[in-house]
Amino acid sequence: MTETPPTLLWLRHDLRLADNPALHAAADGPVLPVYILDDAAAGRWAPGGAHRWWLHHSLAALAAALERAGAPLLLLRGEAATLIPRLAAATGARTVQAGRLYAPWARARDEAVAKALEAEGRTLALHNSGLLVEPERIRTQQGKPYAVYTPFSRAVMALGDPPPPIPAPGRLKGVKHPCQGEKLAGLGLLPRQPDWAAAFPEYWTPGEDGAGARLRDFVDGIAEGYDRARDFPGEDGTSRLSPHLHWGEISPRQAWHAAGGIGDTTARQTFRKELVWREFAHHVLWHNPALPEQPLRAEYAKFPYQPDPALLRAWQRGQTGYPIVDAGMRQLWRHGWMHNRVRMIVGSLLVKHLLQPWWDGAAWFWDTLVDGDLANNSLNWQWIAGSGVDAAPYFRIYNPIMQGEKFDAGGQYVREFVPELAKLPDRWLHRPWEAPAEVLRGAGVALGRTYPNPVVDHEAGRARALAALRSLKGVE
Ligand SMILES: Cc1cc2nc3c(=O)[nH]c(=O)nc-3n(C[C@H](O)[C@H](O)[C@H](O)COP(=O)(O)OP(=O)(O)OC[C@H]3O[C@@H](n4cnc5c(N)ncnc54)[C@H](O)[C@@H]3O)c2cc1C
Repeated sequence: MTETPPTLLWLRHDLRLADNPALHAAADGPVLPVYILDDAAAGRWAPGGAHRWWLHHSLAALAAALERAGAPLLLLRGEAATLIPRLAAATGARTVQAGRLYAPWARARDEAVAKALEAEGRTLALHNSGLLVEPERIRTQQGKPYAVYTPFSRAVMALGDPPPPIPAPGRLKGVKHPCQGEKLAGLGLLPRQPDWAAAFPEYWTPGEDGAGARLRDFVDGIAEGYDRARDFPGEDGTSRLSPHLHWGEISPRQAWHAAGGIGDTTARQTFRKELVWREFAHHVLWHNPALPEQPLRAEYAKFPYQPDPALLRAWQRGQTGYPIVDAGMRQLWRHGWMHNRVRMIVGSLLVKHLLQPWWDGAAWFWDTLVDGDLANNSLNWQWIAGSGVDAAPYFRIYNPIMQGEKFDAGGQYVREFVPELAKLPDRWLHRPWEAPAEVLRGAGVALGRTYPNPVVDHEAGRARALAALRSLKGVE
């Protein structure tokens, strides 16, 4: 330990040691790493329940890694806009190093922190630790932000490989903490009664090591055939890196470069393009801070949604009577995650067949996803609702029966998450209400009792959604 003033390393969504430019900038002298749980600044975008479970375990892993490296983590709770300048004053730190954040509330907070530090002759130094390309760096030929994914993606790809990841620093010079921090358990991030996250550890290993292991598994095996397999929710066909990327336990640069080891070139390219969707979401959020709250296409502000708490609850609980939808919603509850294809199907059913506002779906995802991410969640919900930039046209309405039959033809996914239908033959699995009575009886299914009838008839729901669209003037 040393008496020289340290650099503060304010960790936020970069909970890792490798390829962490803020840590790299802080590591050549004494360093004080700090994490602050600041729910007040985040307001309604404070981490949701599943998110908090992840954060608890990620902080535990980070604290252990920093301890081993020689610079123990200080955990605090409260308003960072006050605590960071206070901590800088208490330690004499001239500089606070941190990774950039893109959510509007975090931008406002960083501006306030920078101002307070500057008033004392100190500096907040922000680094790109979470994106391949910073949102201001690429523009259309007209000098505008991109609003369409394909040209954005082309522009990102044209930049070539991002810089190679920076290795984790060796031994760090830690300092004595100037105040007593919180104990991790004292932050109260874990669910208590009931412990709905009990099964999460079977599926997830939060932290930098867990992220690295998952990336290796993906690159060495799962990625082969990713281009095809990523559409089938019953297969382990995607990287499942989303929560690791969200908390910055791994950087997109690391994922990008590791993808160079994927032998199947189509798979490699497709995976990188998915990483670019994440970039696009952050680009759009940065240039449209209202993305989480307001339709980007103004004409959708008057969309005649029909909020109905009973319908919303049936959807949340996986009781809509559409097996692929119910499987997805139950996977979300059990794993804190849902397959991308199914996210699109459940989102479409909610917003179109059920005419429920997209922001109610986004709020439920926010609370239940371990990867809940303001940019990705908001962009994708607005994409489904037809109200975002480069969105799916509203009139393209997913048929939940055909989607199930196409992407879960063998029924593995539905049988895993909707066990009450497990004995139904494939032919009826995605349309149990059409099954003959003796087939239902043989499979132990009593519709309306062991499994619900559809909350809305597909054709009727579709027609109602299209009528709602027609009622909007100026929307094609
Ligand atoms: C309604 C809806 C809500 C969503 N909410 C979120 C969210 O809150 N957080 C989140 O990370 N993703 C969200 N997504 C995007 C996508 O479903 C997840 O990123 C993906 O399922 C994560 O699984 P994976 O890591 O195995 O993905 P992979 O297929 O392995 O993709 C690799 C990475 O690319 C990024 N990515 C892939 N698809 C998308 C996409 N459509 N948009 C943005 N980034 C993408 C993710 O970071 C992902 O980890 C949402 C999609 C929909 C349709």
